[in-house]
Amino acid sequence: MLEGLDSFEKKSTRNCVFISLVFEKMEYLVLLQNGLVVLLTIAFSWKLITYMWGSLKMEKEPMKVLVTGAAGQIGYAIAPMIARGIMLGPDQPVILHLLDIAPAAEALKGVKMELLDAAFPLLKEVHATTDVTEACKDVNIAIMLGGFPRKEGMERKDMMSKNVPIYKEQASALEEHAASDCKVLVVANPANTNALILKEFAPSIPEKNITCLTRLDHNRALSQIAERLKVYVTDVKNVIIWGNHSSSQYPDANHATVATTNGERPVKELDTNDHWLKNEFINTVQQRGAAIIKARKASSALSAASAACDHMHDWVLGTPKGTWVSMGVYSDGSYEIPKDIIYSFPVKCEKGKWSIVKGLKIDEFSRAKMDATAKDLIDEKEVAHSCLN
Ligand SMILES: NC(=O)C1=CN([C@@H]2O[C@H](COP(=O)(O)OP(=O)(O)OC[C@H]3O[C@@H](n4cnc5c(N)ncnc54)[C@H](O)[C@@H]3O)[C@@H](O)[C@H]2O)C=CC1
Ligand SMILES: O=C([O-])CC(=O)C(=O)O
Repeated sequence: MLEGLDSFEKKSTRNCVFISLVFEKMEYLVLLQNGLVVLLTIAFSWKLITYMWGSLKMEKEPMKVLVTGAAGQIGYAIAPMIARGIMLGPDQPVILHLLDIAPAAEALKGVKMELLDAAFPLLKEVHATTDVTEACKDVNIAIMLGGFPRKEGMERKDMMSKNVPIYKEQASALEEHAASDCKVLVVANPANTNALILKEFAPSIPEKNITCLTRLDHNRALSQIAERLKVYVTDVKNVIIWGNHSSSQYPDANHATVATTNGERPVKELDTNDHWLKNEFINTVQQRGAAIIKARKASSALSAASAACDHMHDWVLGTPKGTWVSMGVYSDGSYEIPKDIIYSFPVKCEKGKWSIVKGLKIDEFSRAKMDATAKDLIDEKEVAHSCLN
């Protein structure tokens, strides 16, 4: 190829070839360098994205949950539910404060040991104590189970003389030591009246933060309708438990609906047997607690624990759109129910707050039943006050 060229030309040509080879290599180098820059940028962006995602998913602060009567049967059922996130959600760490009385201290220790042995990822600490002050310290949620359960043949108000004084004492401990926005759920019977006593003796806890459990009755009503109409319980919604968690409660299916392939249909339209809704349905729900005591020789525990989780879950995290639930709350006079009693109403919850569902049509049959259960609560209030004198 270089034939015919003189030595100078040959040298220059060789140099040119050499230089062009160098340039060619340099182009490769630049390409390589650009490639490296792109790779580094991708790696850096990936790191940034995963870091930001990680900080978004950062663990929430644990919530402190008090369970009184924690060595009892509902306590034993509810503690693992709370520790598994069933009450406050699957991303909410919890610290459990378990309270019981001195004679139950050993059993309480056993509950704590089992909770630790279960290695629940959300359970950050367990404090088991018989000291009410220590138990109430900074708690955000209080589930009040402590007290005596009813036995066969008793009405729930028969436990008044034993349980009401406990609620007076524990009200003061909560008032002094709980977090200022602590949400309280009273389960121990008579639940509405114990909650009212707690409210009276803890005046600095906002009245909206003191509630009682009627969700068990609500769930029982949903399940009775589901059984009757042969549908899934998740298809039924918007039953109402009015009033007292006692045999005077009024389970009301007038506004309840069932999800069908043709949309939501009123229960009353699907079950045209008005007699069942006005008699057997109401009686079964009113007497379900007694029926369970008769069968088990002990009062409901797993369903009560589950309902307490449902109550607190919906209160903290909200009710689904278009759905209401029943909660025992301080009456504001809605539906002409007297004020100053804890009465079960239909409520919706949003952003940690409940509000009574307003404007539902009340027929004569319902009116009489709603008033009767309000009267039962007014009578209970009087007896409760006499227990404290
Ligand atoms: N509202 C509702 O829907 C329901 C309410 N209940 C009521 O819940 C309550 C608890 O029921 P169970 O767990 O079955 O009873 P349980 O007798 O098994 O447990 C109650 C626990 O409370 C403890 N206790 C007693 N006095 C206490 C105090 N001053 N402070 C702390 N703890 C104390 C007892 O030592 C016992 O461990 C009962 O009053 C029962 O009638 C039960 C089912 C449903
Ligand atoms: O009936 C009882 O005493 C326990 C209770 O409150 C229930 O199961 O509804």
